Amino acid sequence: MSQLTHARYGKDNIRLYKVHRDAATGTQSVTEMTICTLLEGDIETSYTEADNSVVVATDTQKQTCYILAKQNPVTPPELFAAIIGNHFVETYKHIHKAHVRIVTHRWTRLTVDGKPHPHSFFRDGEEIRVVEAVAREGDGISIHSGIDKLLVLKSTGSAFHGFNRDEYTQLPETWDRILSTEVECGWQWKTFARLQEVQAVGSRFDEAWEAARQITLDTFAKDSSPSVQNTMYKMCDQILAAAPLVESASYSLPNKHYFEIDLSWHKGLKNTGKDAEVYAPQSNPNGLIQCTVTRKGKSKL
Ligand SMILES: O=c1[nH]c(=O)c2[nH]c(=O)[nH]c2[nH]1
Repeated sequence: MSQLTHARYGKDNIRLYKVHRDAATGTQSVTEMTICTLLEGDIETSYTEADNSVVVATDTQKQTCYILAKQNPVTPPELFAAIIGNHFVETYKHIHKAHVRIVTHRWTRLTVDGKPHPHSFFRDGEEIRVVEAVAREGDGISIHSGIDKLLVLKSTGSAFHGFNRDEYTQLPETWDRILSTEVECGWQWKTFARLQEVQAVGSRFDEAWEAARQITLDTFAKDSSPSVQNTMYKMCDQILAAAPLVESASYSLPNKHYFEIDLSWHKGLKNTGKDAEVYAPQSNPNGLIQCTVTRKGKSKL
């Protein structure tokens, strides 16, 4: 009558904190993460026949993350995600695929009396680093890295004109507008044949994250943006140039609108065009512009 066509299960929102204490300097470093693990394999009977013998309990998955965090470095998160995923497909014969998503939260070292403090940190914004690893039994490990919730705004240096006009078009062209977005940016690594290949990448995961972040912020600020589309394409292009092991780069950018307010009804107050100073930030609707860019010859739209 019916059949199971898709199944995966695991533990979401595993909260994890790890401290590294440098005995030589007395400096401590901290990492805080939220992990999701999802397993696939020969688990059908647990759904269809209540056969729990094939279930690696979600609590076991959580305990495994804690144990692996104690036994291994948790940074870069790409490597830690690969270690967790690899563990599940190698430990359980009937588990063939493991998805591991790690969100790293920001703890930025405090500067106190002009010096980096040895053990105090603050949250400098809601920006997160997001890593997704998929370990497939006998078929390598794929890794996607990214940045999310990075809120930026520029008060000028953005235009939008020359777009299609017809009887449905009301939007005026503009040569000077506010541009604001919450950056979601990602990059897909080449597939790694085994865990040792991921380990060999070493510091290049962090370097790619730093480069992508810097490219995003620098291009956002410096580009005389003709559109969100063109600016995000320039960002992708630079990420591909900066990270040779990356196969594609992508962005998903909401266009967070700021509307001019006509105040001329009040004593002829001038607040539009070149006189605009007070704006109404819009929470919705927002534009949403997305793209993925690969190296030439590899893929088409
Ligand atoms: O950069 C933009 N791209 C669009 O596609 C678009 N559409 C729109 O209304 N404003 C904008 N801005």
